[in-house]
Amino acid sequence: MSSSFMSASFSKNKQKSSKPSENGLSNLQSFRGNIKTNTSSVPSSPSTEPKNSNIHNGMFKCNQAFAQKSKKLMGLLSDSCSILKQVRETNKQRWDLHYPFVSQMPELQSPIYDDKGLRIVSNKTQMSKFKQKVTDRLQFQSDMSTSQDFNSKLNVLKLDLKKGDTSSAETVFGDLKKDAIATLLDGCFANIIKRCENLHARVSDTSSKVLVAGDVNAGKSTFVNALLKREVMPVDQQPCTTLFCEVLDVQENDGAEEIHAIKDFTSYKRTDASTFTVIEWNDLYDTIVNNEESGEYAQLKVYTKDRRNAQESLLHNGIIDIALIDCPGLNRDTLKTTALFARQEEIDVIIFVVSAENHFTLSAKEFLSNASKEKAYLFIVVNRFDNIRMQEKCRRAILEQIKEVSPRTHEHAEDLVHFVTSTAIKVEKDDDVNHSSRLSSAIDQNVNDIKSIEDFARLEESLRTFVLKKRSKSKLAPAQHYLDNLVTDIGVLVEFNKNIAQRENYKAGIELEEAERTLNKLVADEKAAAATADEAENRTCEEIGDFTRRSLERAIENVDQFTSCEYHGLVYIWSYANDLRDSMLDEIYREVLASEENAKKQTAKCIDLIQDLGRDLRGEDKHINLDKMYAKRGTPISINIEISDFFDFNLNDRFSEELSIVGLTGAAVMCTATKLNGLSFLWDVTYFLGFNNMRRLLLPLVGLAGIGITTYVLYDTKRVISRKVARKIRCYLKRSDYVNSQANRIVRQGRKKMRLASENIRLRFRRAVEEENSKQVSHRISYKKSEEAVKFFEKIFSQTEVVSDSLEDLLGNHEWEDYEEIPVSD
Ligand SMILES: Nc1nc2c(ncn2[C@@H]2O[C@H](COP(=O)(O)OP(=O)(O)OP(=O)(O)O)[C@@H](O)[C@H]2O)c(=O)[nH]1
Repeated sequence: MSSSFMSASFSKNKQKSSKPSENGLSNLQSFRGNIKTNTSSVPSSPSTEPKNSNIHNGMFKCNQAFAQKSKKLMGLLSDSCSILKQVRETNKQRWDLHYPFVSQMPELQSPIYDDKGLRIVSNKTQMSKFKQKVTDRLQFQSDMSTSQDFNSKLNVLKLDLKKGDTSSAETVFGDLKKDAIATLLDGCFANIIKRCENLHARVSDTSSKVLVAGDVNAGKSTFVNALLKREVMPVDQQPCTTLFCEVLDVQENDGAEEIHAIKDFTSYKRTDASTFTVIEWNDLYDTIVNNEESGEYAQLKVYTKDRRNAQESLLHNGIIDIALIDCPGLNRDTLKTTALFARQEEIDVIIFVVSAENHFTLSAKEFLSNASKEKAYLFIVVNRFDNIRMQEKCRRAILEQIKEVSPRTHEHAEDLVHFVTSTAIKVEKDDDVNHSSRLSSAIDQNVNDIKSIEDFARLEESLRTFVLKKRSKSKLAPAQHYLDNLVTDIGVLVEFNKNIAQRENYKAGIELEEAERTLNKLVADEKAAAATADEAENRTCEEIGDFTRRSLERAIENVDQFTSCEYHGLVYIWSYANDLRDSMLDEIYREVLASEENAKKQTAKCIDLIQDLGRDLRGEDKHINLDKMYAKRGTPISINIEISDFFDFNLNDRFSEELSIVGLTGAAVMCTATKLNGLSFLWDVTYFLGFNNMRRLLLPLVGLAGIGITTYVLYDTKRVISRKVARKIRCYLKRSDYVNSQANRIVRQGRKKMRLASENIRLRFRRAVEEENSKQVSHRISYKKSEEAVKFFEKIFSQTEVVSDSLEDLLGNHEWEDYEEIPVSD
């Protein structure tokens, strides 16, 4: 804000002071008007002192506005923390978050998609303000050639890449896997949550911390005691304050006046006695002085009671509680520590005490110019003013110096620069009899003292007002500013991830449908393939069996027709019979072999057909070796040749032809005989030749017949053997069910091979179904996961939007700012 505006603000305020009841801003003037009353007499209660009451009312209003605002802010901080915790939890357990502008960079250019993954043209007029802000941020494209550029797109959610600013974004983020980004984000969330908790604690803390820094022996401790109207801090002509001493109200320690000496103030817990040592009041001076050498303690917390009434009390006055931190005097050694201390966010106001005699030392100037960069406004107390004779000259000289080190403080010098004599303020010592005796002694003081008391009272009033007003800026503004950035970042992060989740959901939906279709088809194919394979296998087995049976039966039936062996006469008849048997069996074996060959061909054909059913499946066809398919054929046929195989008494078979001739001949003879009158003819012949002649003739006839028969039998033996062996083989094969057993064997072997093929196909189908099933499961999981993620991000977005809207209201509500007079830059 410009200085002219600031001056206007102050002058405006002065005009308003005539109407104290209308504006709380009149506090300052009204307060000034009451200084005398306040310092020269026992303070009156608000009810008896209307002006004082107005002042208090103004401050009360200001405080009320602050309380309301801080309450809202704390609520928003808690809400933001809870939102962040939800997002963090999801990032950890369910959904690896994508970092905006980095993850899936090419998709950044792609538009936002609707539920079906279709591009939606954003209708900005229908968008909420927050949504529009987030969308604009997401769609904003800039040169993002370095990782720093990416990080700069977000205010708070910055990834700690530790790669420097100059690495190209592609290099940096290309190196990072998705889960690495999620891990970085998790760390980022942890820090932000911690920061929000700190801000919450800071906003909820109604007290303000005022750091009293300054040169060695400038009178800081004396000044602190003068503010407290009680001798709390030890005062010495020698430099004595060697550590930071924070003076707090006794209520901060449950009403117990105690001094806690702290070695490590980062781990200090008032309720944990192990984090501090209690120092006796009498030992305070020694502890402070000795600490310079021992360096045992880093800080003291002095819980003390402000015995004044509420309106006068500094530490605890019902509107604003102030904790004073007395710093070690500045020198080369302490400068850095004090500067660091002053930079802490908890420090609301810095009071710099400078000795009027010494003006600003080099250390002081260095400290002030740094502190003014951090805090913008500094409260400067020029102490030991009583030691200055040419006070106006000194005042001018010091103001000139202030102009150099803190120009904005100089602009408001009237309120922020005070020339005082801290020793003029009477302080209560523990051995004082009572409070009233000290106050009454003030009445007897000389004119100079009264002037100093007035100056000091003015300083006090300015300080209280400054702290009160500054508090809104120092406590609330950082939280508001941080929250504003945070909710926008969360919005961007959540919206970005929602878009990604939507796209993934859409993709997973399509993939799921596709997988379902593929799976259903595969299951149907599997069934059909199994049926086809079974059918082909059965049909082939039937064909093989039929073929084998037919072939063998034919072969067995005609076993004696197609076999021939060389007959070398009766002497070799036995060998002939054996050869003939072997030849016949070979003929049958040949048929068996032919059937096996046929079975192999049929089996191979069927295997091809079965394997062709899995042509679309992944994996190799199983190689089925048919070469050794019929390697084992079992026990060969064993038929022995016997003597009986040379004789055939079966006339039916043997003489079937001959008998018919004989029969016909006999019939003819009988016919003739009948015609010749039967046996009478034989009797007539016998009678004609004579019985003896007939008897002599019969023997040769019988001999002839025997020779004839023998000749015939010998002549027919070759055929007899053939018939007999063939019959024997047939009988044997029939008895042993040879045809069926061979057919079954051949079929069984073939089926075994075909079964291998069909089982392989079944297995490949099963695997394919399992694969599709697991694909489907994983698509379903990612569909569900992305669906849940979309819902979650939508929920988080609306929660963030609520916080953002509330924050907007809070930022837009300037009612409380009416109490602001000193513009403070952010
Ligand atoms: N005349 C005069 N003497 C003062 C004033 N304020 C402090 N002194 C004296 O200055 C000396 C140092 O005072 P301290 O309050 O101990 O100074 P300090 O800045 O706290 O000292 P260190 O913390 O040790 O740097 C004491 O003797 C005080 O009595 C003042 O306004 N006028």
